[in-house]
Amino acid sequence: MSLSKDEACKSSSPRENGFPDHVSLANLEKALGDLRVETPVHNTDDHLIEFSEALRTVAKALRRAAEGKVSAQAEAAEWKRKYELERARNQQLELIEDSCGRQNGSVASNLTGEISGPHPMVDYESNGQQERCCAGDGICSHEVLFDNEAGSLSGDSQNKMKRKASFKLSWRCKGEKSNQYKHDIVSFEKGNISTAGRTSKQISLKWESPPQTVLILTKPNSASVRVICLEMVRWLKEQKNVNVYVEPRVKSELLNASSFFGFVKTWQDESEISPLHTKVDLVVTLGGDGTVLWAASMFKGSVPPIVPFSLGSLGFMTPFYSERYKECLDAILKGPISITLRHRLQCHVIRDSARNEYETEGPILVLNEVTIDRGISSYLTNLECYCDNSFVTSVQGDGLILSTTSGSTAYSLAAGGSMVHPQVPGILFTPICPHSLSFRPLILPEHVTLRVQVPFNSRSPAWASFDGKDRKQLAAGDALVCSMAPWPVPTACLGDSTADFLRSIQDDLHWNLRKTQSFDGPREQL
Ligand SMILES: NC(=O)c1ccc[n+]([C@@H]2O[C@H](COP(=O)([O-])OP(=O)(O)OC[C@H]3O[C@@H](n4cnc5c(N)ncnc54)[C@H](O)[C@@H]3O)[C@@H](O)[C@H]2O)c1
Ligand SMILES: Nc1ncnc2c1ncn2[C@@H]1O[C@H](COP(=O)(O)OP(=O)(O)OP(=O)(O)O)[C@@H](O)[C@H]1O
Repeated sequence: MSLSKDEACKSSSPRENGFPDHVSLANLEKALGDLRVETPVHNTDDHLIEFSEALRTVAKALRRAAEGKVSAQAEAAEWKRKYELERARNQQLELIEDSCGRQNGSVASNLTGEISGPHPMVDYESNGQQERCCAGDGICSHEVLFDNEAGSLSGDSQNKMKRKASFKLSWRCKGEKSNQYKHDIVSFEKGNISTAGRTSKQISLKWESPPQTVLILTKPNSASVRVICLEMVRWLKEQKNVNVYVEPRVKSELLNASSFFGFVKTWQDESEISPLHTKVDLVVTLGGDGTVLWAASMFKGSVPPIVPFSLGSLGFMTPFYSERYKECLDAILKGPISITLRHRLQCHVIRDSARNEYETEGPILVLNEVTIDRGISSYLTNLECYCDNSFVTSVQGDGLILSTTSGSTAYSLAAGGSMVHPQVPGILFTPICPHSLSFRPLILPEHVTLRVQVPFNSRSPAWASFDGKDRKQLAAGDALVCSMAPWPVPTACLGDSTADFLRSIQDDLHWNLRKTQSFDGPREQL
């Protein structure tokens, strides 16, 4: 393995290379010339380091030649080959940097292949063995973040000598399959950690081919929703020529109104719902937040982008005005769309009687929260909570809410949890009426797995409900296991994720609404 430039730099003195005192730098330069090795003597630090590495190699060549092991020319030629390869790699990295732009001080690159193989600054090998972080089932991505520090390429070689060690950080997360892991590895040049290239920004969706199929989901039993739905389906067919899917109930309503709606597609039974995500490009919801939750619950895996029109009473997650559906859908079908990626939780109920943890009940995905409460029982619930394998606490009260950040403005808020921007990844741990003076709500990182267990000595069973629906009894010994789902719900924004969130907390929840203090009255004397 060739030396890193740092190592070469540290041991650049000829004396350290084992040369006798009378061998000067000039002698060595001459030796390089004699060997017809192009001396990379330039003005920058990097070239000084390359030069010192050249000297080291020549020193080694001369020593080996003197010992009769190999010809100095052969050794020098080998060095020259390595040097050319390294220079080609550096040039390629510079090209990648140029194409990505260095505005943020960060560059992402995939370093693969012969020339574009491991950059000499990045130690891909440890103890001579290629790192195999993800084994056969894993996915690895590697990014190199370059430091844009002023003066880093100045001619001050002293700075270079003192340069910090480079290192890499690795993020391990679950992949799509249960046994799969994904490793994001980021190498930080010069060991300066920066999140500049990794902080999540406003997400924008740009169609690569025009969307052709729209699924419209509507709140039942609403005359105004029925009217808008009818108009929208007609407009989508006549003006946009897109295929339209609706629920069987809505298809009957449309056909009752006119035979024109014969083209509208639907499904006959539940089994036809699961492959819907492969056919539908866009989902439109006409209703309130409950309709958005309903739409999300129809997709157990990946979810197409959802455009939520407000036809409900509160509409925290429904920023689009139904009266202006034509211009909204026109813009959305063209793209690009600003979206909020709303994280979901996946929950497993594990029965005490089950032999294998995930054997009995499939995962239930929630967009807001899973609630474990006392149900109709009048006894205090007692729930034992674990985070990964650590005991967290015992909840003694009415119950516990495990919420997404989207759900932070729903039930969790009513139970005293904080409001969190939906784009923040995390799990809220909010007790419901805890019988304790010191039980504050928590927000845990996205990657944890939580386990809520009904203890064997519990006086009564607990009940789990998912986005306020599908109540399931948890008997003594049963547990609920919850972690972040790999399939988020992309919802279209009217402005952007933050503007929509702030508008909703102000207009819908009347957050921090207070009369403004008047100018009248006592004032500070300046
Ligand atoms: N005490 C409470 O505040 C309480 C009690 C039970 C359920 N809920 C919430 O109701 C949700 C189910 O909603 P639904 O519409 O099917 O039932 P619902 O018709 O009973 O509506 C509950 C209310 O919560 C609002 N809401 C739902 N999700 C929201 C969110 N993410 N942010 C802000 N407000 C939101 C709805 O607009 C509605 O006004 C549950 O997931 C739960 O969060 C709240
Ligand atoms: N397509 C649907 N099929 C069955 N039930 C639905 C459907 N859409 C919504 N619901 C249910 O109808 C209820 C009311 O819907 P929604 O919450 O959208 O209206 P809302 O209560 O008037 O509005 P908001 O939630 O904004 O106050 C919810 O419980 C929701 O689960």
